[in-house]
Amino acid sequence: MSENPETTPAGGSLADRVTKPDESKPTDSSNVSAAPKEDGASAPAQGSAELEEPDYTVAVKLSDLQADPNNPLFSVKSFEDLGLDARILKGLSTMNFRKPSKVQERALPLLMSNPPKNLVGQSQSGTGKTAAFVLNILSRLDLSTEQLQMTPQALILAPTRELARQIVGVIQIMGQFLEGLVIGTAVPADSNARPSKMDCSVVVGTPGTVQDMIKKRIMNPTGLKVLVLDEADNMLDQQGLGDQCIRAKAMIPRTVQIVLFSATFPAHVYRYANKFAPAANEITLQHEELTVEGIKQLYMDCNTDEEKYQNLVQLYGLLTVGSSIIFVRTRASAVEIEKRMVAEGHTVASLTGGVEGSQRDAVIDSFRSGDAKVLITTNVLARGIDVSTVSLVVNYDIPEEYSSGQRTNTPDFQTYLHRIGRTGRFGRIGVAISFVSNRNEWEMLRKIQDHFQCVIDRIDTSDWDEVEEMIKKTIKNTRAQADFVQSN
Ligand SMILES: Nc1ncnc2c1ncn2[C@@H]1O[C@H](COP(=O)(O)OP(=O)(O)OP(=O)(O)O)[C@@H](O)[C@H]1O
Repeated sequence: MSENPETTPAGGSLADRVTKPDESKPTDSSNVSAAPKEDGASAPAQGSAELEEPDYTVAVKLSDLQADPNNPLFSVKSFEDLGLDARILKGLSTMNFRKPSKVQERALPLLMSNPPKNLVGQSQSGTGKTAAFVLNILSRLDLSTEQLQMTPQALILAPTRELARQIVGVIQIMGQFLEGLVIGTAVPADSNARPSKMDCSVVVGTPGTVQDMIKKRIMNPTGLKVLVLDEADNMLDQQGLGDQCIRAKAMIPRTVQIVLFSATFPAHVYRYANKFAPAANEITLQHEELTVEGIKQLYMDCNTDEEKYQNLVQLYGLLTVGSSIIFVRTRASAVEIEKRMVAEGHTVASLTGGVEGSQRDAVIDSFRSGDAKVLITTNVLARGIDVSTVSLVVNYDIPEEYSSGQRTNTPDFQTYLHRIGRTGRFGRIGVAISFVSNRNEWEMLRKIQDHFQCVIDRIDTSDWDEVEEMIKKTIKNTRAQADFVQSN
């Protein structure tokens, strides 16, 4: 299964505290968006309502998608109709969120009603699940005294440090007008750093670190009202992470509202999710609704492993049209491909669970800012990461299930969906190319196609100019979404 970022020694942990917004300057960017585009939160006025990308002419009208009842971004209501506080609405407006998506419109009334009820929520990748759980939390916070501001009232658990930091970025911007809001990040620290106390209103972290902080009394869980598990199926299904989530839950008040979100909930995890969040309201998707229509799925035949590498190099020009993510099976091959490409004069970066936290932070931050446009990684970044400029995802290796540490030649359907979902976010157009170099990989791709009832077209590599033109056209095509629906 996917790499577990929590395998870094549990000893250290990092508690980045975000100070209270400067009251004289409610939009102070030093607090709200210290680095432009850091950690997922779109910089103000950079929300998805405007989909023009700088280098090419993607101009899908979000309003059209949101007016189509069959689209996951559709809604009849406005954010105002959902009964949100004026200060929260102001935060949404700086993010350029004009209308809720389907999951936001459906989840928010369920989440915000009183007495609070648990929720298990499913919606396609890139359709705004983060805002759904963050808006509920911001609505439930009581920040009326300094003591309340400094005592955790909501806890969000995510499987990786990158996703936890990204969620912090979203809360910072969405909650920037809530006076007294303090956000704490609980992720593994570099080996010699000491964790600082979680004196904050909301904690976002990875389960192992949070559990450790509660145990060491660095975090006080007694005032918690909401617990969110993002990428919940992954969190509950992975041996280490699942145990940590259960232990963390056992340490917090029984009365918390439990909220589980993911784009995927395979049947066996769904049953488990219902135990973790008893008597929950449910928002689910049908099997055939899982794929995102704006993502054009393709595959490329490669005769050998070496040919995979050569094809990747051939694609380099396309990889840098926007930003792109290359997914490989192991940390070692991520590093090796990076080294080789850099030696040949290409600009690429790699991020794996094998390096220390602060180094990982530097790599993802430079990818978000656009300094690094091509990122080679493992499953560690398969889930949740939201970088709107990603127009191309490459499955250098098809994601595969593991059993007792051994490869099984069985595709990991969920991971495939999450990986390709790093592009095509909130109505954008994206391309996902899977490399196939042997019979096993070909079989796995065929199973993926059958499983999701989707079409994965072959790219003919006999003429690279043609390949380039075809992919560029797809990325640039303002109506690729409509074309893709028709081709299915
Ligand atoms: N109502 C909205 N209007 C405009 N943009 C939105 C809205 N809701 C969310 N977005 C944007 O859509 C993008 C995807 O949102 P988000 O990361 O929450 O998706 P997700 O459903 O959690 O995806 P994943 O399953 O991959 O984690 C983000 O850039 C976010 O800012």
